[in-house]
Amino acid sequence: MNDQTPVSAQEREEKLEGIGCKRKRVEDVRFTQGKGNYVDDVKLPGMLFGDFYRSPYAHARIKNINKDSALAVPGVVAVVTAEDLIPLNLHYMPTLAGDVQAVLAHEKVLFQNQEVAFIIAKDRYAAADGVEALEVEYEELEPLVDPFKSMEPDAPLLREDIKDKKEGAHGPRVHHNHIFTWTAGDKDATEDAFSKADVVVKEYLAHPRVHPCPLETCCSVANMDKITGQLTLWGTFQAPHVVRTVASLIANIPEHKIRVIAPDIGGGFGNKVGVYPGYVMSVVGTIVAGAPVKWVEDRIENLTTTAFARDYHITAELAATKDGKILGMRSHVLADHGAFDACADPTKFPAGLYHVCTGSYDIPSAFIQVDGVYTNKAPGGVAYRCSFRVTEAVYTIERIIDVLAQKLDMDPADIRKKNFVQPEQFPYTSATGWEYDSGDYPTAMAKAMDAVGYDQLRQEQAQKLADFKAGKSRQLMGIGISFFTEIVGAGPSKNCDILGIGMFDSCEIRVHPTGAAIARLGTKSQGQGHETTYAQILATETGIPSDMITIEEGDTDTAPYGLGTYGSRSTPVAGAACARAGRKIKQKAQLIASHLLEVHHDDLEWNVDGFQVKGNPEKRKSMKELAWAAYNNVPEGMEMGLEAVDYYDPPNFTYPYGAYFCVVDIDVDTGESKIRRFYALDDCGTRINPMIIEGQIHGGLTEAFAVAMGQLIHYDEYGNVQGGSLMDFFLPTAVETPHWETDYTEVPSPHHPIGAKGVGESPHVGGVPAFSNAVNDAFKKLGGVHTHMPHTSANIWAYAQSLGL
Ligand code: PCD
Ligand SMILES: [Cu+]
Repeated sequence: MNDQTPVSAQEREEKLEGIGCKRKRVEDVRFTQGKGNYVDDVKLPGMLFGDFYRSPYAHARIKNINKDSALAVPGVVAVVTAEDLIPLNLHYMPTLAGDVQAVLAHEKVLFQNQEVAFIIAKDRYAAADGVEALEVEYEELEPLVDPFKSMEPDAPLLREDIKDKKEGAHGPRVHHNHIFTWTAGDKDATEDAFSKADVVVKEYLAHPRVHPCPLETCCSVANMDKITGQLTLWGTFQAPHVVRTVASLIANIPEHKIRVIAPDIGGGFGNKVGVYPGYVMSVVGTIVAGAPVKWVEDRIENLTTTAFARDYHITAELAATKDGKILGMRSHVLADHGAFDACADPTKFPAGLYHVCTGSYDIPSAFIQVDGVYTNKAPGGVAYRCSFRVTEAVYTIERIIDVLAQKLDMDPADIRKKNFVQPEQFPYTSATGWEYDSGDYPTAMAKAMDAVGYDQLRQEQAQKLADFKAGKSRQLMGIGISFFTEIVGAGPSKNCDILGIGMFDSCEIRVHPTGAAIARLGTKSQGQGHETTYAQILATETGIPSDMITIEEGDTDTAPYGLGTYGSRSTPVAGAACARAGRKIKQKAQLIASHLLEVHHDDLEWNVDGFQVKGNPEKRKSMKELAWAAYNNVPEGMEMGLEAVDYYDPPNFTYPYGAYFCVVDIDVDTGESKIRRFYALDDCGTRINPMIIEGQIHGGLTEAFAVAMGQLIHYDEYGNVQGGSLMDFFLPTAVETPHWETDYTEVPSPHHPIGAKGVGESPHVGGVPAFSNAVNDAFKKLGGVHTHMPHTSANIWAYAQSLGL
């Protein structure tokens, strides 16, 4: 094996398509041709179909279930209810938050559309007919919809199953609808800061219930091979290994007898982190029916029963000096978790990472309290394109700092600059104990303000306002700023675990004799482009061109254990494992090179894609040659082959950040708004693939736009869920979506092997407050202080009316 054609280092470098290259997404070849392989594409011989009968009531006692009429439907094979699950001890399943959730409602239903019975039939239509035919008698109970009433003394008792439990997963329970009370920060120091401050602001900021609504709904196919005792479970899983472990624990099947496969996934956005009754019932179904069982949610089921996001009722307070230096922050949150606490957060943090809410500012003291309560609503509480409650945290600080600026009559950009954590303060420890790894906020802010022409925008706004006041126009203009700091890459196992499993991640790489390779990881792409970008990291590290490296994720029989993809953790954690596994390959290759070139390995140096003798670059061995030698000519005593595994437990989170500017025009008479301009500067450290990053930003901003301007899962006073279909739930298309301008700075993470930070969530986390601040900014000189999301035309119009405009 010889490298025939002499090529320059630069040409060889380009051929690698490594870190920093705008490499085209390799997965798109199949996606754009409709050749993806999704769960619903799994079709097995003799496969049956399951469908849920769901509760029409939000709160009711189940008096009787008559299976006969459903069983009489042609094609229906079985009807499973909680009574059938009790002997198997499967009528409740553990949630990620340390609660239990009913797999099928037992005695009571606790939210509308809750799973009551699972109908298994020969096809999807017969299953649906069986659902229609099932007869269930209820006795209606008083629904509890308003979380502010959850803990009133005479509030209805929701969870009869745990009514005597005084100790919850996160401390004592003080009321039958109380889940937890959790605090962070220093209460006394914060109170002290508030008592000494010149100014204090306080505002109630609601972050309404929304839903990630991925294109593909949740689904699974389970197949139990009775001969081998092997269970195979295909599903829409963002964390397949965790599903395997949980399945093993709850179904009491040895873990090696379970194979979990997450094939292509049509968007996750947090919706596919949790474990749902549908997954469990497909497994029960295959065991009961002795045939494979498929379960596929429809859109309404997805929006109304699988994990919602937010529903945080936030009170925020800032204390400051009269020239705008912030001294302290307080926040209280009432968290509506619905009927079961099925929140997806690291086990120790029932409110996720909400206590990062001091944001990008050097705030000396802070105190945070979150109370979680039950209501008659669907369970959940997932990230939805944000690292564990960080959207809520960033919304809190970015909105309240604007309120403070308004009270002090300061410019929102100035007050931010005045309070920034300064570059020389990194690593910076926040008042709630987070250690920010790196950043240069003033530089990012200056670049952004320059790019948008901030001062001119403010002048134009002043002119518009003058015209409005003079009665010459009915248009207002708002400028929204958000300078966010994210916390992603869960996480250091000292802080983060899921059900006791530390949140490390992994990469396993095997280099074949011809110098091609396969790498497998514990994460799972849902569209992010991991097949493209992990190969780029490995290419730079090993000198094997990206297009010679296959990336595989999602099959627990082949991939090393990992905690999955959410919270923008793949790059900070598995991406680091990739780099380190690549370095292990290189280390072994160096020893082989020293053997082949007959020089000491210290006399070798790495150059793009191979080792060369220091001072004599003509004498070199490429990685391709070294791979071949690994299978036939290794140094005495060395094992053959070229493989490496890395399990990476990060020393810290990474802290990407950004400066976002939004310009909105509002028609006061109709409440209609138009996002005229949106500029997003992101710093995610070392950029692996700038084109993928741009795509991530576009997607995340679009979701932020959706949340800020229109999305809402609303419940009426009876607990009927509204906004449960795409007729009502706002999913922006190309028609509504504004144009996005993207930009960047690049401050690498000091502790990540390649300096990369996550980026997928940033645009959402930073985007939501930028939109909301823009809308609020339009009204702040007309008596407005804060109006709640979603900023629909109707809401904006009503707000303008309330201000007498
Ligand atoms: N520096 C850097 C960073 C990053 N990157 C890229 O970018 C991406 C992303 O990343 P990240 O940030 O790390 O992240 P991940 O982990 O991978 O992912 C996750 C995210 O991701 C995002 N994005 C997306 N996309 C798509 N397409 N789809 C989807 O689904 C999704 N989702 C969303 C979400 S929501 Mo959660 O779950 O809520 O928590 S979280 C999330 C990838 O590909 C990577 O590689 C680069 O390049 N560079
Ligand atoms: Cu979140």
